[in-house]
Amino acid sequence: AKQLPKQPSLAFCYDMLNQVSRSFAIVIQQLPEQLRDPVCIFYLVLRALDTIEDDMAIPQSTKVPLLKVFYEKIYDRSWKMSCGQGSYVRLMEHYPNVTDVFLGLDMSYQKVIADITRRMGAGMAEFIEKDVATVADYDLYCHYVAGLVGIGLSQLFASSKLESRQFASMENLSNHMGLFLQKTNIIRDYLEDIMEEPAPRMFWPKEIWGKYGKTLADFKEPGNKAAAVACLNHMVGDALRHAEHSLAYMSKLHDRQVFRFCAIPQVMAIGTLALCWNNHGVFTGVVKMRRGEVAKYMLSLDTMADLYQAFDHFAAIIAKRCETMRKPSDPVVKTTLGRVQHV
Ligand SMILES: O=C(O)CO[C@@H](C(=O)O)[C@@H](OCCCCCc1ccc2ccccc2c1)C(=O)NCCCCCc1ccc2ccccc2c1
Ligand SMILES: [Mg+2]
Ligand SMILES: [Mg+2]
Repeated sequence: AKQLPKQPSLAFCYDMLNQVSRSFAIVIQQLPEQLRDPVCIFYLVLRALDTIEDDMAIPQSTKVPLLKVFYEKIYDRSWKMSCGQGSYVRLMEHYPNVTDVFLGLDMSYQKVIADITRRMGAGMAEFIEKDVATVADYDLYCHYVAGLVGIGLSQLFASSKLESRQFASMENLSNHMGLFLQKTNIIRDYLEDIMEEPAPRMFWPKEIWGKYGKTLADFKEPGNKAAAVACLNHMVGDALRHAEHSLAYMSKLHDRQVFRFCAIPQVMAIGTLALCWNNHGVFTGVVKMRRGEVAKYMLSLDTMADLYQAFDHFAAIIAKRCETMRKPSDPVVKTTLGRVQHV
């Protein structure tokens, strides 16, 4: 469609979106007209909140209250902050552009974005002072930073009338959509996160890694290769728990563009998990799907049949590797893969 001249603040928002996140920028810009701006702003508001959470130079005494009150700052046209790294610095220093567009959105969209921002900020604050120890902590942290995004997106879909009003109260399945993506990131980013200066923040739960080593950093040592990979496979098996619920969520969508917006990141995630499975490369470098493979999925993902085919393809890769490992693979993976393959 012909790009109408945008107001400067809206142009800034799309420019920022494309700078800070290639993958989400592509799928957000493919959304139907009435959802594109609200979801773009939803992304930028939460990315600003996450930039505060991630910035280890901000003292906890400042960070905790700010995370909790940020949902009010998003209405304050003068609010901005010097923090973050890379292109996030520009987002934070020119934040009033985001506020300008946010305040121009339909009230129902503003309400969803503010409510999720409040819940996410409170959840992030809760985990500034405590570590992720149990799998329950792990699921709760991922609920706060990603499950709530899925919940908010479902509410935006319902408000736009592009999807049925059942999406306004589909917290459980929406949550699984977010956990699948966030857990994939946490698994893939092991090395990048553990090398973080000055202090790494790790989210792998001790309830899992404690079965394979004394410290999480042990897995970087070449001598601990077998333990590292066994722990990795357990983490991937835990993430795969969410796959069937993501499929159930997406089978309820009706709008083709909304479906693609949801399905593409999910296919990227199961593809990444397949790549990570039994792959010691996770502990020595960055594991990324090949662009050719990504492009193939970006193009041909229109129906549930396409989605089942993509999930089956990657689930079969993992299942086959389970067999070649000829070890009694983690029962979770087998049953989940079995379900995913026969859903
Ligand atoms: O700093 C970084 O670059 C990575 O930060 C990670 C972290 O700090 O843990 C971490 O930050 C999480 C807190 C901020 C969430 C920001 C966000 C992300 C994607 C969106 C997509 C659409 C709309 C709004 C969105 C908001 C991060 O970006 N993890 C990537 C996975 C997050 C997935 C969120 C999500 C959940 C459900 C979805 C359902 C359908 C489509 C997209 C979905 C996207
Ligand atoms: Mg982050
Ligand atoms: Mg974060």
